[in-house]
Amino acid sequence: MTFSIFTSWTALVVGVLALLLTLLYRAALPKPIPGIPYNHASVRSIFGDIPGMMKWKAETRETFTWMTEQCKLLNAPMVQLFVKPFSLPWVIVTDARECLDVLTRRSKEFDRSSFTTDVVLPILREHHFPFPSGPKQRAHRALLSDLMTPAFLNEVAAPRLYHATLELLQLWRRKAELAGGHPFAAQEDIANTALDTIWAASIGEEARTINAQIEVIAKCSAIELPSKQDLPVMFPKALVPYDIECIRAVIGSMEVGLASPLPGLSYWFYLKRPSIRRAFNRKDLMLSNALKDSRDRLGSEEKDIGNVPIRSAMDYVLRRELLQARKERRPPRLDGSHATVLKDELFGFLLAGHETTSTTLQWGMKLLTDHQEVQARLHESLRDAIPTAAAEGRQPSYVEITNSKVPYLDAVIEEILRCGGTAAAQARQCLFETELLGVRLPKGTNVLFMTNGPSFVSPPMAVDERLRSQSCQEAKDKIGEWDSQDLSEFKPERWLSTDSEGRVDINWQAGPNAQFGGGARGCFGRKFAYLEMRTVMTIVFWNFKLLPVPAELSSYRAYDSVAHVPQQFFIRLAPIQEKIREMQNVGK
Ligand code: HEM
Repeated sequence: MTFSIFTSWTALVVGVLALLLTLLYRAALPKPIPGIPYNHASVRSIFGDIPGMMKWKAETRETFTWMTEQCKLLNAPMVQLFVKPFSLPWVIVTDARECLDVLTRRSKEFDRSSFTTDVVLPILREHHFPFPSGPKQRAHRALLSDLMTPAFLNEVAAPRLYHATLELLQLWRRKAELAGGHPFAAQEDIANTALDTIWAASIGEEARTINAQIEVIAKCSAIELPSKQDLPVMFPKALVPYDIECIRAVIGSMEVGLASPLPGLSYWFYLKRPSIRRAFNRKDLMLSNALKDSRDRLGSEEKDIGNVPIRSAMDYVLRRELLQARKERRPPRLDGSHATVLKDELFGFLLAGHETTSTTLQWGMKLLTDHQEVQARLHESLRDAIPTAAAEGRQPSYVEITNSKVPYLDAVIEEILRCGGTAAAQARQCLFETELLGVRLPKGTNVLFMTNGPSFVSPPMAVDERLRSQSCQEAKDKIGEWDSQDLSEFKPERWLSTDSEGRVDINWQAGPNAQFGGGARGCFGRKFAYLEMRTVMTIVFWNFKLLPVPAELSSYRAYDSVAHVPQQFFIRLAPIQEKIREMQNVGK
């Protein structure tokens, strides 16, 4: 009898458990949004599309190309993917008009996505980028409001950018001499230039990463050259200062969140690693020191803060708070949580402004290496636009670079942005149930608008015009449409237009490009990015020809981190044989 009671209880418990597990399993199975194509095999497993995504990632190191690929496989401009257990599917859209419409005209329905927040918040903490739009996000963003003014860009950013670019020039001249026509890996040189620039612009001090490299190379009288001309040469590397290593480790952490279906959990483990904790602590200490230095220079009550020379973004942000405090007759808010916000905003500025421009420049130089005719025309256009520097055989000054009108350079930069695809996707989340391309999306759905596929860089997929939102239909003619015949080609001319008097100019509206996002949450640093790209491209293509490199060194594969970064970036430099005066004569 005892035995049979035990058996019935056991059976009951097992039955209830089995029922619960079945219910849990069913709850965990992907739930498609009606009306959006998906991979039917994926809804039969609680892991949904995760295995497919991980396999692609393991094979290619890329994530965003896999998303676009799903639209192509399902032959639809809008598909859904199941990449997060117990969550709504992600909706993937490959249509430029819908992308721009949502970013710029539908911000009341679509805001910063939880996809972005999950990946970015653990790294940037109090920076406004991962926050949903609202008073807190606006207050934090307002701290940076002086940083895209002509005063900051022309007086602080431009000279620092120019200085870092001339150091790159010096390094590459020496490398070109030593390399004897062999290609070499240049990823770090560009990343270092971008870091030196944004570091100096952010906190007013020099990171000196390029300078350290110049010193190492200066000690080499010769280096070992491989037997074949197409094999790359290896240069000795400068030791990376610990501070820079820490900054890189913090920025690199973002790859962990991006690669994981559960970023929160992955970060929880990753950020506990002693080396990573040390890197975050060191980064915080560096920013605290920079804040203190800035405060010491600007902060005295007696000083006329308005007249203290401003050296950096940190100075600008601080001065704004000091002036505000004075106006409101209160002490400046520079301690505790206020200091954390300031430091995180500055760090976000540094992070966002470093990896993205460095990546875009790398794509740019790769593309120009593979398009010698574009390089030649760019070189000529620069000389025509800055004739005095050309006639005097000197470098263009930063004032000449910022003030000259070079439509072909603008077109080249725009085309690099389009084809390089540094920002491979723009993410938004529905604030409430709403409609996209004729389908009701539940509140909270994450939508990723891909910029790396159909209608941006390959022929568009058909969309029934009637399914588009009213605002999208009304804006049909505001931006041109690319000719689908040559959409996959790198062709800067597509951005140029000629007026009735034969004058050529850049046409920013020639066709869609969404590399800086758009609307109220669009890229804050766009002007800085253009300034940096103009400066580096001008100096590099004024001084060098980038000769072709062998196919084995010029793959267009990437890895996805803060940006969509090329896996390979090799250059073969041929200095342009012209008498260019020594570098000390090239100031303002
Ligand atoms: C080629 C270079 C760059 C690219 C491709 C790029 C791209 C982007 C993109 C796609 C976004 C999100 C926009 C959206 O969701 O609509 C963004 C946001 C942002 N970017 Fe950039 N960016 C670049 C350079 C910079 C630079 C140089 C800075 C600063 C110096 C910067 C600072 C920011 C900030 C602060 C945000 C957050 C804006 C917000 O949430 O309100 N970016 N950027």
